[in-house]
Amino acid sequence: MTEPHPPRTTSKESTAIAPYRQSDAETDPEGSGEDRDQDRARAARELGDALRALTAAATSTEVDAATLRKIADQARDLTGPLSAASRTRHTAPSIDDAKPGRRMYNPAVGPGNPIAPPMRVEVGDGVVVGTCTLGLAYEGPHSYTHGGVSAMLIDQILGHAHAALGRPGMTVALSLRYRRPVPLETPLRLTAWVPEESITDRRTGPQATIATQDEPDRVLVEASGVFVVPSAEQASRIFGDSRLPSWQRDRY
Ligand SMILES: CCCCCCCCCC(=O)SCCNC(=O)CCNC(=O)[C@H](O)C(C)(C)COP(=O)(O)OP(=O)(O)OC[C@H]1O[C@@H](n2cnc3c(N)ncnc32)[C@H](O)[C@@H]1OP(=O)(O)O
Repeated sequence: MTEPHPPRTTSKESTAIAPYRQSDAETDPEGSGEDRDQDRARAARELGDALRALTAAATSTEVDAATLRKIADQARDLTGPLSAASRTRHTAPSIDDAKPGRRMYNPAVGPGNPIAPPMRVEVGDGVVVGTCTLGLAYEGPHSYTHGGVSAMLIDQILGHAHAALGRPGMTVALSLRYRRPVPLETPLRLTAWVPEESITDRRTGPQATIATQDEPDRVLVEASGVFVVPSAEQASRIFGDSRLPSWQRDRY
């Protein structure tokens, strides 16, 4: 793989591959305007933020064992009230239903999911940009990001680049090259795009990079993927008759 460069937004290629604009609801998982679930979505984000702060503290703490055990007891007490009303894997989160594309608990971008940084995604003219800062919870090599975390963020941003062409798809292949370690506690910029020649009827071959926001042209990780829009039959086989959000049922 040669040093990759995303297309400039003024290029012929980027104009050609981006006829679709992601809606506010897809770039802002909480949505906006009238929304009966808005308050619950806000509350889910507040809980996600609080748990992220707790996770950051728990993975950087050097307090003594007695304090760790005391906090563990308190954390266990929190689980009961949350489990009073739960969904299973066959049911989409109710707050995902209200707006197309809202994924409150996605592990990469979902603000309600404490394991998500969460990465903020913006769809531009042929280029998708993700931004986030990773704390010590994501550490692989000392002071740097775990390679699997980079792969997760890359998979997500590639998926957005694919979906920006019109229909969400699934990853069938993912290839990464880790050129330089990705620093923790440093604002990151992920960039993804879909080369026009990689687009067929239901498949694309998006590419992506990770860099720091301060040095966006110095590539740390480069990646390419193959994304496929499952046929209606495949979607039914994979997802069954589960209560998928309507945007997902309609668009696959
Ligand atoms: C706004 C929303 C943004 C959402 C972003 C979300 C990002 C996250 C995405 C994910 O993580 S998805 C989860 C991980 N992926 C999976 O679990 C998918 C598992 N795979 C499947 O279930 C099936 O492969 C699938 C239903 C998707 C497709 O089955 P098929 O039997 O139709 O396809 P197949 O796997 O044989 O290949 C489809 C196309 O890809 C091609 N292909 C497959 N592997 C390839 C490869 N390694 N390199 C190049 N091309 C490849 C293959 O030749 C073929 O090309 P054509 O359509 O042109 O004939």
